[in-house]
Amino acid sequence: MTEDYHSLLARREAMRLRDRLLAPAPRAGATTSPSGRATGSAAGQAGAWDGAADQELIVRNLDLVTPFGEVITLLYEAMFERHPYLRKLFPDSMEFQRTHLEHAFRYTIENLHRSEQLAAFFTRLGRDHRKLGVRPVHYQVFEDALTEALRRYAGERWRDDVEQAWLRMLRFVVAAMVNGADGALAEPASWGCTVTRHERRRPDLAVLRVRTFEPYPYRPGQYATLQSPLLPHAWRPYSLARASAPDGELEFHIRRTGPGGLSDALVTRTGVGDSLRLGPVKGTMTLDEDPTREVLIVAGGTGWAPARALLEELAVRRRPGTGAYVFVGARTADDLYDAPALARLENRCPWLRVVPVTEGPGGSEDGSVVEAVARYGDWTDCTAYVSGPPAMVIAAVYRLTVAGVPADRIHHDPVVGAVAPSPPPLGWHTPDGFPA
Ligand SMILES: NC(=O)C1=CN([C@@H]2O[C@H](COP(=O)(O)OP(=O)(O)OC[C@H]3O[C@@H](n4cnc5c(N)ncnc54)[C@H](O)[C@@H]3O)[C@@H](O)[C@H]2O)C=CC1
Repeated sequence: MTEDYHSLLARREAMRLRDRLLAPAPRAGATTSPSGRATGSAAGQAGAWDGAADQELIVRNLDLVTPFGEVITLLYEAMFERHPYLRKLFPDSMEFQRTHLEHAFRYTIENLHRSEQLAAFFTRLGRDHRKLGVRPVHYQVFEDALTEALRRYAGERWRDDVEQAWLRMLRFVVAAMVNGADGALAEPASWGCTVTRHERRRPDLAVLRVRTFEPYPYRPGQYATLQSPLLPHAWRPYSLARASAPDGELEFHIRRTGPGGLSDALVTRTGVGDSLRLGPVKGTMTLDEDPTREVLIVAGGTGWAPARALLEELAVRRRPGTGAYVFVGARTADDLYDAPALARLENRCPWLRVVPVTEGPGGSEDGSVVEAVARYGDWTDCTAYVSGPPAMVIAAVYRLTVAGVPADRIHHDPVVGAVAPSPPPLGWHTPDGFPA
């Protein structure tokens, strides 16, 4: 009975929120809605919304609300003070959430003038957030808490026009997320799965196979977030390491990067028969529809996982006459944890050149995998795929860009928590991706 009452309330709140998001509001300027269409109903301030103008206003007044970390502290304080029950939806340590939200603020502000890109990103995020049990009513709670935090932090210097710009930005994002959640109603919010294999290849590294209860569609090169009952609120991204799963088994390569996190739990405290959950698939690091160019893959550590899936797919879809190079970086020769699979691929694929690079002796090349790629030759005509530790991804992308590979031919997953070289490539602050 109580549950019925609460779900009725939640539905009513959702309807109210939707009405508000879609209600016409007078404002002149650009007219892109979160669906990417130029319409008369932009998010939040439907009608017309000038993202570039709001970006200018927000950026000009950024000193009122930075460092964001302090605003975010106030935001969560306000939220949990008013709605204590929400606290249990978050992990004990809020560190990851806070960093994530800070990246989201930065990414959104940096891209306000590119509303279609922004809408596409938050539509995907809305689809993904279904796994967290986020309901439309929570967005209203978030808006109230953000408003309170901004006002409290800026104090007397706060201005109404700046607040309105922040709210229009937030409502645009929320409308995109609600669209994304609605559009994904036909698929599960998350997929249950069971661990079928757990191989400890290194003291800090495991290769896991899992079988989902329902089919899990994905493309080679993509990644998924995993969650374990050992750490109920921690969803972390891992790349899928097989091109396809004819036996229904997905593979993940997991390195324990520190104590207490999900990777630690998956490597050291998880075994065959354990249950995990998978979020919706993500990522755009996939092969072109018609891969006509040479392919360069730069993979470091467990970044080998998506590289392997891409190569397996390339073996099937490659156009005759084109080749591929894969540079696999590892700290030591023993850290080349999937060497037999590498050797098999190399033997089976005469068009593939494999270059292992270790920091110490043991690979074909010694030293930095990025330097090895740069030394090797001219990559300007290839399509590049880069995966691995964020600092390595950034260094490789930077090197390739400087060497003349067009940015739209360098594919990588979003990276979080590393410092970009100066000047940073566009769109560097991504709120959702592979953490350092
Ligand atoms: N799709 C992706 O991009 C994936 C990213 N990862 C990320 O990879 C990381 C785990 O990797 P580990 O196996 O611990 O890697 P690791 O620390 O063993 O390093 C692997 C390779 O990267 C190179 N490297 C590291 N930092 C570098 C830098 N600043 N410049 C140039 N080269 C550098 C190392 O020399 C080594 O060759 C995690 O951060 C994880 O999130 C993991 C899987 C997929």
